[in-house]
Amino acid sequence: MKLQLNDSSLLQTQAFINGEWVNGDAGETFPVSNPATGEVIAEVASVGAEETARTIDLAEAAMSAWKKLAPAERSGILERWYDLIIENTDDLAAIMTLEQGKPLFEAKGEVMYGASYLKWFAEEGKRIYGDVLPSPGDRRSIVIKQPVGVVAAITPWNFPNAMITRKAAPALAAGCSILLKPAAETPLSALALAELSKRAGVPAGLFNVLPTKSSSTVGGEMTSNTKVKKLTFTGSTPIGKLLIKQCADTVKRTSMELGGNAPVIVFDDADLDLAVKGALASKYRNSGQTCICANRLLVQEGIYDQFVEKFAAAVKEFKLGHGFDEEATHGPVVSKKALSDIDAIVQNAVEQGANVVAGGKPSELGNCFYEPTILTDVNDKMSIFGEEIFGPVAPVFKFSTEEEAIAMANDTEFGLASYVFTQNLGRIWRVSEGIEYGMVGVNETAISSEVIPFGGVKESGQGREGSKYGLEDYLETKYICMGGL
Ligand SMILES: NC(=O)C1=CN([C@@H]2O[C@H](COP(=O)(O)OP(=O)(O)OC[C@H]3O[C@@H](n4cnc5c(N)ncnc54)[C@H](OP(=O)(O)O)[C@@H]3O)[C@@H](O)[C@H]2O)C=CC1
Ligand SMILES: O=C(O)CCCC(=O)O
Repeated sequence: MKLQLNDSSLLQTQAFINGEWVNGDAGETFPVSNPATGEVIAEVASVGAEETARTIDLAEAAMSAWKKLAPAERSGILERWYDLIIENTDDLAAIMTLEQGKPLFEAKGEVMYGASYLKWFAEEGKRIYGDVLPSPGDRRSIVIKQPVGVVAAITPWNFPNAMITRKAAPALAAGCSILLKPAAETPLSALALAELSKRAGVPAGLFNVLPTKSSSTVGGEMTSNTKVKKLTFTGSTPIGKLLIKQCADTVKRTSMELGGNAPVIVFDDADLDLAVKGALASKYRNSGQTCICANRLLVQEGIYDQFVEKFAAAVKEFKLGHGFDEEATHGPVVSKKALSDIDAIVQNAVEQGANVVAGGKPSELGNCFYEPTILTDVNDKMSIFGEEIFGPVAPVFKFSTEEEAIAMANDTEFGLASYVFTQNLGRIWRVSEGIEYGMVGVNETAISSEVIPFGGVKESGQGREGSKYGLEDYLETKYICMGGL
């Protein structure tokens, strides 16, 4: 299909280095395709290690003036970038839907969500405070905060816009420069953001986008180059672990936002309609492809049958379709590989005894569409209990007691988001404190915003993004001792 943009210059296909659009040294490209149709939308320039190293040098040079600017000046530039993103929401959303597949309404929501990080950190960047510590009379002990240095970022395809601004905004607000490797599936949204950064007046070299068909090559340079002081990553746990190991040799700071296995715990005393609504929104957001999507629905035995009935009735109302189809409530998954991984998880569960209440197979729409699926007769011995599904598949497990629910929720190496539905105040506290997760939604699953500290514990990662805590991840703490006063 032909993409109609109000501003066609937002569709960029070259790398963005030091404020300029350039090809990779070898002149190589890689294709980006539309998961709804399989059609190739664009050929994008691919960079390698040499270009990455040069970008790091340029980013380091650019930072020296940027970090000395008045915070209000940095803030003004980030505000302009925010304004331009909002003005161009329709085009940015169309580009996202084309390369990622999510329905246009969801893509617009993500563009606004992504922009909110720029606005937030434009403000927070003005509030980077230090301390004066109690000291003997002849000395002063002072703590100052400084930008951590050149930041490298690697981002996934599921949020092609917001995962970038969530990293770039605090880095720039703190006075750092940043180079970003977007996922090969969704580089166009990243490049459109780069075009707007240039128009907003972000100085050359401070925000760079390095698309590549060889993520290990660019990632290898990012993690081994001594001028890079921090790596921030959102993606799978195995790649996160690999990158942490690669960063160890140069002792880089890291922020890792990795996989999840979110439980939605629904107690007998829950508001059933609220629980069904929350579980649906969380499970099928972005066709199940977020790290905080409900991955395991844990429902207490007294309410289980009613829950499944209402949940299934609602899922049967979904309309799968092309993201540009205004009636589509849910789009495709991102790739044929994702589709076959999801189907393998479902078929494996069925072989182990799961019952398919809805869906259970690729959709007749073809390409990367998978039917919204519900599985019952599942238990904690099955492999689906421990896997991150990353697709529109809801296994509904049964539990008896509060203790059992907490134990089931914690029986995973992951610890990102979790959700609890109950009307009992004591239980809200006991469960929220008893489950090992970085985020707990109580009677609510729409928990994300720029204001909150997003992040996980255990193998779901380290560090927090967004909120006042998110800025700390881009700052070093320096102690200055003044003696002989
Ligand atoms: N926490 C989250 O939000 C996400 C979790 N996932 C989980 O991971 C599964 C697989 O998805 P996938 O896209 O393969 O996730 P990956 O972790 O492989 O990809 C995430 C990012 O890491 C990059 N990457 C991959 N390998 C390397 C490497 N060796 N060095 C440097 N960068 C690298 C990717 O680049 P490129 O794509 O160009 O190879 C992409 O930009 C999903 O099914 C889901 O379970 C996936 C995405 C996001
Ligand atoms: O899946 C992710 O990695 C991003 C989480 C989306 C959100 O911020 O809610």
